[in-house]
Amino acid sequence: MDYDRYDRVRAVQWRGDHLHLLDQRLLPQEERWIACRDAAEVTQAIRDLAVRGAPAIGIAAAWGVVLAAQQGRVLDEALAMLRAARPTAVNLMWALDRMKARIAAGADAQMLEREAQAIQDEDLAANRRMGGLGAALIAPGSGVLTHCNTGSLATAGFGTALGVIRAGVAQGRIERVYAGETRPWQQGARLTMYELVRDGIPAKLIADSAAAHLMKSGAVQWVIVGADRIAANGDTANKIGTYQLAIAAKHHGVKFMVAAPSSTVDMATASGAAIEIELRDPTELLGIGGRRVVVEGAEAWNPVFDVTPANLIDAIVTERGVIERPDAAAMSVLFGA
Ligand SMILES: CSC[C@@H](O)[C@@H](O)C(=O)COP(=O)(O)O
Repeated sequence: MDYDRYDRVRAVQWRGDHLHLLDQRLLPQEERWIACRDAAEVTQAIRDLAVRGAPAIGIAAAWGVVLAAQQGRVLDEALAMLRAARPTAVNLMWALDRMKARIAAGADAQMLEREAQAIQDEDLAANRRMGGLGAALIAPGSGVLTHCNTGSLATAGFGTALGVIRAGVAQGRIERVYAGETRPWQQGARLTMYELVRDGIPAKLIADSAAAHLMKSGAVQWVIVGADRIAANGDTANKIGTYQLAIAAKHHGVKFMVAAPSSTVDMATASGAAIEIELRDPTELLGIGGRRVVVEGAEAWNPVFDVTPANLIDAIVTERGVIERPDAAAMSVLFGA
């Protein structure tokens, strides 16, 4: 497959002495790049969603450790600061644990640079492999609905769920693509539509609240999403709204696919009940695009992830293979010790 036709955005770029990030808060109106010159700036970029998406924040954090090493900082402090940037996506902890193991083995800044590059390169390869594996599950003529942004912007490139969609479109299996807007940060509206339009893949944006109505119409056969953490029993944390999509999909006989690299699988967490769900500032919900729309004095509750139970998932697609009807036993076949 000609992946390069679909794979042009590289939002996380290492420049030897700083990390170059495409600021995802401003897309698509503005393509502005920011330079992170130390681990604290990388931490802030992750916390403020300048870089976002589970694999991308893990990759960015690894480069944050490289910056700390180049500057002779106390690496334990840098690791702890980066680790605390966001709680739900386990790729962050996974990448930092990988860097920590290299530090423990005596790696210098140059060796850490090679490790961060390996983390980034492996993510791109995993996404390309998942794209093919996931697309193979989709019957020709299908329509799909995705949520949030899981594309090149959220990863080293190509994407997880969006990678499956790219591969499925390229293979002529997917005929209709719908993207939910993903309130409150609008990752679907701002970022997924940006990637799809750049790729020339015809797609329609829907309001998050239109999903069940769309499913009832018969236009979609699969919901395809990414993940921020997959527990040992297959329960999956992903962007808020994913759980209600899975419930609606089950009701309408629409299949539900999770696409994620093995760096998103957390076998140390038994089930979704133990996954910490990030709560963000309620003001994110009280406005649109930074402009207040809700009356002053109103309150809001703003959890930004939810957990979809494994029994609502038809397939978890990873670069190691596909797990159909996931449960603890099926997960341990690919991810057991
Ligand atoms: C390949 S990205 C998978 C997930 O990280 C994605 O679906 C998601 O929930 C991102 O949330 P975000 O808050 O934008 O970092």
